[in-house]
Amino acid sequence: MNTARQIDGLDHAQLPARPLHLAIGMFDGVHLGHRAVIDAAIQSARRSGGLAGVLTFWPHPSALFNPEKATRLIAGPELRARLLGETGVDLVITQPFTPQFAAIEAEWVLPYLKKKLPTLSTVYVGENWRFGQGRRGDIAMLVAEGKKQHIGVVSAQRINHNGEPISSTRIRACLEAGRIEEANELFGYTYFADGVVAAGKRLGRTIGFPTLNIAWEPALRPRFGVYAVRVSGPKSKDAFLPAVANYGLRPTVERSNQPRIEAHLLVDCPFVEGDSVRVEWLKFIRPETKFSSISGLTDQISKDRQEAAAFFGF
Ligand SMILES: Cc1cc2nc3c(=O)[nH]c(=O)nc-3n(C[C@H](O)[C@H](O)[C@H](O)COP(=O)(O)O)c2cc1C
Ligand SMILES: Nc1ncnc2c1ncn2[C@@H]1O[C@H](COP(=O)(O)OP(=O)(O)OP(=O)(O)O)[C@@H](O)[C@H]1O
Repeated sequence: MNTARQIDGLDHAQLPARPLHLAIGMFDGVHLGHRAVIDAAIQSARRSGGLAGVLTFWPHPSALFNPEKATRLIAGPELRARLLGETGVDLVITQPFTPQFAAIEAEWVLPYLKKKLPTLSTVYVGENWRFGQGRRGDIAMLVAEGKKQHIGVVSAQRINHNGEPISSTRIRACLEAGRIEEANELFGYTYFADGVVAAGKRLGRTIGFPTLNIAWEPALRPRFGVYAVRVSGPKSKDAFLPAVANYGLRPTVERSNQPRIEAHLLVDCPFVEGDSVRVEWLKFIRPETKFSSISGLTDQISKDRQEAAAFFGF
């Protein structure tokens, strides 16, 4: 359950008088490495009767320093705050990453946090965390400043997967390449898209493959293509229904620049237009293609359907 209090910036953080254990970072995608840092804060808070919190930032520093080439993020601020809340922390502070905030010298970061959060007891970061103006601060400086401020510093060892560190950057590359299974392993949960079923061109049913159409355009788009997915929502009583879906622009049938998920369920479909659904991405089947005829598309969709059915063990 997500009962975390969401706090809009350090200026609005009036907290109960309990020691605060605070995990700090961008946490784009809230992956397994991030969870290790956050879990350390939660465990200490639970042991000591304190509060566990996350301090995160918006926008991403790249939007400030390199707006032309800003990092495309896996999750927007609302989704990220929700995912962070679901980790079990008591509060999530989203601090506006303004030029003034970015200009704080590394040595002044902990004193600044202590001023804004007087109950701050311990900070939790990954061993590679950098902070302060020009990212000059490192763990050694954090520990030294922590001693002066009477703030504990816990730096989590970097979590690896197949010998390589887990990072948001690595997951972004997986999603862009369609390596969805690897991305899911790094996330520690199944990548998903939440949306509302919208009307399509109603061609799907005439070619034998009715689809649920869901407009969905995250900043970091997964590779356009066909995937084995599962669809759930209040109408399925949150049961996961197996499906095969295309994510992309449907170049065979239209000229669009709005990517959409088109999911064809392999079982009876309880969803209709207007329903909220969650689409969870399980396996990449093939890239989206422009076919020269509708029959070429239809033949391929039947093969996609078979491949997805085999994936689900039908
Ligand atoms: C499994 C699957 C694979 C698809 N692959 C492609 C594709 O490679 N290229 C393409 O242009 N459209 C592809 N589509 C999208 C179809 O063109 C679209 O679902 C169909 O035209 C029906 O659209 P409608 O829901 O607007 O009626 C695919 C759809 C499904 C369900
Ligand atoms: N694999 C990991 N193991 C342990 N801690 C991690 C790991 N990845 C990130 N962290 C820590 O989690 C916090 C948030 O990090 P950040 O959002 O910069 O993660 P990242 O995944 O490395 O992102 P990016 O790839 O965009 O640089 C930081 O304190 C960071 O040091």
